[in-house]
Amino acid sequence: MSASESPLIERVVDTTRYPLAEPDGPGWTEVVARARRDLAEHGCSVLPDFIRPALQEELRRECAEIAPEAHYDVEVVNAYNIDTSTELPPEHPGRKTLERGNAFVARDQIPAEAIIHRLYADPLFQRFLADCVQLPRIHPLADPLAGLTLNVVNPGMAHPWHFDTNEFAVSMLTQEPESGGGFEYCQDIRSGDEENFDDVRAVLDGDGEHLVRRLTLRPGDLQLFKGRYSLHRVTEVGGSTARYSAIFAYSERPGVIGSVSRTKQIFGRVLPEHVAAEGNAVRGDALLD
Ligand SMILES: O=C(O)CCC(=O)C(=O)O
Ligand SMILES: [Fe+2]
Repeated sequence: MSASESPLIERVVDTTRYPLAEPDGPGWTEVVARARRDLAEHGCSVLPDFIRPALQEELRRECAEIAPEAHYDVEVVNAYNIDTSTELPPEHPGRKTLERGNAFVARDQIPAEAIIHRLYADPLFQRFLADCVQLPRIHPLADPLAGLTLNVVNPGMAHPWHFDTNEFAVSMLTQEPESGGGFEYCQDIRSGDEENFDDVRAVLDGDGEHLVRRLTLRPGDLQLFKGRYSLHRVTEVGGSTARYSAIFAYSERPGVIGSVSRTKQIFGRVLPEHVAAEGNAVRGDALLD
């Protein structure tokens, strides 16, 4: 596909640094190789100023306009997002409860022409991300609410320590707070066959400073992150400006839709698609966290 066939990418992405309109070209290959290396070595990769600096105010404004639509509900959770009434052994870090003070604006509340929405649906963007995470293809979720969300963290609130359900996460800060709201993570604190509860408990108890890394994120940066094995959080936002980030959720299989209970918990509502998918073969968990 030539650049002229992808006006969105040319308009919003800094294609000099990130030549997304030329799949498999030398520039593309170099950027993908760097992202793959970052993911393998650090569990995350940040692509600074992915959105052209001249478009970053438009990006910020579009998201700030929809932020009041977020579903607010201070929820008591644990790092594993398992039901907090579940019986767990005394030393299990899942017994530690945390307040989830962030809120999500759902995909159906994000205008189709907004930069984040057009990017989410763009085939070149999807192809680029798939290449970075080394999958043959990735699919937007079939879920009309959870596929694309705006994560809103208001002053005084935090998005506490958690693991993601999804193997990889794609996000973009759209508005930074005056202070706080930092992204912190413990790289590969667990693996597919080792939960490492002792270290997780230390971090949750505030005794795991040596395990914690901090990322500097700026609005318009694209962030790729392996959140299934790396415990992570957004610290409390200070000052009077909220922190907003777009969360782009994709799946390896097509047709993924969140469960009724999890959808209701996150968005305060469900749609006929969620009800219809209950008991259907092609469905997964809501992929937010
Ligand atoms: O907003 C962010 O930067 C992180 C969000 C996150 O971890 C999540 O939605 O699972
Ligand atoms: Fe997360």
